[in-house]
Amino acid sequence: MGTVTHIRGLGYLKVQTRHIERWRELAIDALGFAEGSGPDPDGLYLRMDERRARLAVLPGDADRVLAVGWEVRDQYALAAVREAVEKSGVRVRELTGEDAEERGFEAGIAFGDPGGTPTEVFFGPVLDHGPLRLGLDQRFVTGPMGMGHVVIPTPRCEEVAAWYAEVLGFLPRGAMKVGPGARIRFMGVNRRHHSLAVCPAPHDGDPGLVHLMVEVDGLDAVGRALDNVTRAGFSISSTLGRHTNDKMISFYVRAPGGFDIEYGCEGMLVDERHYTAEEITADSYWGHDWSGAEPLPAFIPPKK
Ligand SMILES: Cc1ccc(O)c(O)c1CC[C@@H]1C(=O)CC[C@]2(C)C(=O)CC[C@@H]12
Ligand SMILES: [Fe+2]
Repeated sequence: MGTVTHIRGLGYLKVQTRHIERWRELAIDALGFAEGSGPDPDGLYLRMDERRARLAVLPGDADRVLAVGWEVRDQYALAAVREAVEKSGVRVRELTGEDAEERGFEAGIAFGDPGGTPTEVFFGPVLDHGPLRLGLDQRFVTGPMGMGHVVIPTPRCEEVAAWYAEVLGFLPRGAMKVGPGARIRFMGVNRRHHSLAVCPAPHDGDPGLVHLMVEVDGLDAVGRALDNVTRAGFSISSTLGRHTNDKMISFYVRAPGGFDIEYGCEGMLVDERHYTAEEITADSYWGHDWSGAEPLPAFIPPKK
């Protein structure tokens, strides 16, 4: 059992889409991501910080997650993670030098988590020291907090969450009941309250994601982003609100392909010396009205 957390944070997210131009309008024009660089000339590579690309959006014939990239400290941590994952019975593929070059890191591994989410673990990200031209006069909160958080849907929530804790060493950071005996489980690896949440869902399959959260350094950027997405005709899944667990003020906007981007600020900093995992009974202190949301494909029951 992995009692040591080797994972340092969410490193990157790679998705595929049929609507890359609309993605560009959302990420660059409205949310203030900077254009990054990467191997596919038709790909949209998005910078948040000194990394070459935190979010990679590649053109394809379906909308789905291609990889959730978790970062470890170094080659020794990567070897330890690999051993733990293999011992858990999950088959691991070592990424080639070419794979690593394309992804912008020194080395990594790939595997499917027990819920089927395509997962990569890597170390040694390649930096881009060129000027970072973000669009909203904001900074993204990354560094030791990682890129943000992802929420993954699965019909086997308890099993998958236990696997992340026991094999990858994620720390339980509380839960919320979402049905009889069903809980969203929040999990962290650094001072960000959660880098991962595992959410009960009626089926696997596309797009394989509920949302990606990115955090900025102030409410003004969140407000400007909300103005921009509204003006550009994107669907607001949830209005502005403040969450009860990580204290973040955020809104949710539907990205092309059927998952949301949560855009927030003021996330709390966890102090592990004192933290205990609590159960919240409301998602928010105020706001976060989901009544206008288009249904999330992850939660639409499968057709019989
Ligand atoms: C409850 C909560 C606290 C902090 C977060 O960063 C966070 O994303 C959430 C969960 C939001 C969650 C969701 O993403 C999908 C739709 C959900 C399940 C709801 O319908 C209410 C809570 C929503
Ligand atoms: Fe979230």
